[in-house]
Amino acid sequence: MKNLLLFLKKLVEVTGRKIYLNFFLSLLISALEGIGIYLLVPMLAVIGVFDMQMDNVFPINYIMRGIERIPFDVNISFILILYFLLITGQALLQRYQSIANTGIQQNFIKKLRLDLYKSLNGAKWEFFIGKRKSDFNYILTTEIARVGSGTHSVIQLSSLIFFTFIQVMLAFLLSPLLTVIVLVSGTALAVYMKKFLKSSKALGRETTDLMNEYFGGITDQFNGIKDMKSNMLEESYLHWFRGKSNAIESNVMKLVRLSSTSTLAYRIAAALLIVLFVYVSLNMMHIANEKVVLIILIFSRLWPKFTSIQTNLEQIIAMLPAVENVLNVQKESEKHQEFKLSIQKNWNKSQAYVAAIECKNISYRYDTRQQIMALSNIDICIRNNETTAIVGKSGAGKTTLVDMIMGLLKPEQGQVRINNQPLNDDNLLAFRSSISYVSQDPYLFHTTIRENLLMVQPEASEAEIWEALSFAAAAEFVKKLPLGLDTIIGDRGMKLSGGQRQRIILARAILRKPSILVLDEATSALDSENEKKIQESIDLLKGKMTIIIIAHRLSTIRNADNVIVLEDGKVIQEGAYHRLSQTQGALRTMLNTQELALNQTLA
Ligand SMILES: Nc1ncnc2c1ncn2[C@@H]1O[C@H](COP(=O)(O)OP(=O)(O)OP(=O)(O)O)[C@@H](O)[C@H]1O
Repeated sequence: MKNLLLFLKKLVEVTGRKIYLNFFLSLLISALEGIGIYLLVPMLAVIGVFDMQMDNVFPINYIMRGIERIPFDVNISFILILYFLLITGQALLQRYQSIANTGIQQNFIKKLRLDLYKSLNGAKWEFFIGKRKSDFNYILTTEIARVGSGTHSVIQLSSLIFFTFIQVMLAFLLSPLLTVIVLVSGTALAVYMKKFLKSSKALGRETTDLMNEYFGGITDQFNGIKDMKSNMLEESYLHWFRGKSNAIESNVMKLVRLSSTSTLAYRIAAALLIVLFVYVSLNMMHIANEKVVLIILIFSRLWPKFTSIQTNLEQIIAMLPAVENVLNVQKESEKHQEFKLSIQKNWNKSQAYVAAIECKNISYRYDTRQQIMALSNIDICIRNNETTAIVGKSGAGKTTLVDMIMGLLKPEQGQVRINNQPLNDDNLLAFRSSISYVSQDPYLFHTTIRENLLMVQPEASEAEIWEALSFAAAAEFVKKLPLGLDTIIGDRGMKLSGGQRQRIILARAILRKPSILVLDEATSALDSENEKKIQESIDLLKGKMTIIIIAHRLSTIRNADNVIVLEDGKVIQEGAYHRLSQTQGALRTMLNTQELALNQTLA
C-alpha cells in the first residue's frame, strides 16, 4: 500500500496538469456516453418501440419536452444527427485521450528511468561493490517496463472509475432502489474477489524474483561464454536455462489463469444479476418497461467495466513489486551519492594541481561486521612527479590502497590528504580529474578504436591520438589493421588480443594528459618485447608526472623512486628500489623468488 501511494504521488508529481486534464477528459467522455444512452430512449419512443412514461425522470423529461416542440419528421433526423454527433465527439475525445495517456505514461517512465540512471551513475564505488551489475540492467529494462504497463493500468483505472461513477449516477436517477441493489451486489463481489488481488501480489513478487535470476544468469553466462565452451558446460547451462524458462512460463500461465478466472466470475455474476434484476423489476417491483430497458442498457455496459476495474487492479498489484524494486534501488543509490549536485557542477579545476598524496594511519574493512582488515594503519606519502610502486602478494591490499588514494573508497579510520588538505567532497572532483587509471580489468566499448580513445578526451587531435598510441607501443599494430583507427574492436575489445587491449587502454590513459598515472597490473598481459617498449615510454615520463604502479612482475618497477611492500593490508617495507633490492627484507625475498622461478623456466 505504501509503495502504491508513493508511486501515485510520484505519478502526479511528474505528470502534473496533464493527469488532471486526463481525469477531466475521462469525466467528459463518460458523461457523453451516458447522454448517448439516454438519447436511445427518445429515439426508441419516437420510433414507437414503446410509450414514454418518463415525465418525472430527470434529465429525460427535459430532453423529451425539447423534442416535443419539434415537428415529427424533424424529430427522428434530429435525434439521429444528435446521436451521431455525440458518439463521434466521444470517439474523437477518446482518440485524443488515448494518445495523451500514452504521452503521460511514456513521460513518467522516461523521468523514472532518468532519475534512476542518474542516481546510479552518481553513486559511490562502494555502493557497487558486492552488487550484481546485471540487477541494474534488469531494473533499468524489465522492471521499468513493468512499471510502465502498471502506469497504463493506473490511468485506465482512473478512467474506469469516472465512467462507473457517472453511469451509476445516471442509473440512480432512473431507479435508486435497483441501483442500490446492483451496487450492493457489486461490492459483495468485490469483497469476494479480494483474494484474487492477494494472489496477484504473490505472483508479481514471483515474477520479479524469477526475472531477476533469469537476467542475472544469462548475463553471467554470456560474459563467461568462453569458459562455458572450453569447459563443456553447455549442457548444464542449457539445463539451468530450461528450468528458468519453464518457471517463467508457469508464472505467466498462473497470472493469466488468475485474471481469466476473476473475469469469468464477474461475467457469471453479471448474467445472474441481470436475470434477477429483470425478474425483480418486472414481476415484483412493477417498474415501467422502458425504465428497465434503460437500466439494463446502463448496467450491461457498466458490468464489463467492473471486470476491467478488477483486471486493472490485479495488474497494478502485480506490478507493485517492480515499483518497490525500482524505488528501493533509487533510494539506496541516492543515499550513496558520491557528490552533491552543486559540487558536481561547480568544482574548481585550479585545485587539480596535486603536490603530494598522503595516507595518514588508514584502516579499511570491506565488511564492517567482520574482523578482517583489507588495510591496517597505512602511513605513506606519494610525492609529486615521483614513481611509486606498490607490491605484495595477491590479496595483500594493493588495489584497495589505490582505490583509497583515488577516493573511490573512504577510510574507516585515518585520512587521505591531498596537498595537506583532507580528501573530501570539495577537492575530490578536481583531484580525480588529474588522474588516469588503468585497471586490472580494463573496459573497452564495442565501437572503433578512435571512439574508445576519444571517450576520455573528445577534442584530441589525430596527432595526439597517434602520439598516445606510440607511447603505449600500439601505433604499429593499429596501423596494420585494415580500418586502422576505425576498426570496431568488438564486445569489451574482444577482437583484440589481451596485450593489444592493454596497450589501447594505456594509450587512452595517456591521451587524457594526466598529472597522476595509476597503473594496476597494466602490463601483465604483454610479451616481454612490448612490455619493454612500454617500460621505456613510462621511463620517459619519469619526473614529469606522478606514477603509481601496482606490479607483480618486479622487473617493471626497477626505476621506482619509492617501493611500498604490503602484506595482509599492512606496510611491511618502504624505500627506494635500489636500496630495498640490495638489503635483506621483503622485496629482496620477492625478487629472489621471481629470479629463481625465471631461472627454472629458462633451464
Ligand atoms: N569487493 C570486495 N569485497 C570484500 N572483500 C574484498 C573485496 N575486494 C577485495 N577484498 C579483500 O580485500 C583484500 C585485499 O584485496 P586487494 O584486491 O586489495 O588485493 P591485491 O593486493 O590488489 O590483490 P591482487 O594482487 O590479487 O589483485 C583481500 O583479502 C580481498 O579478499
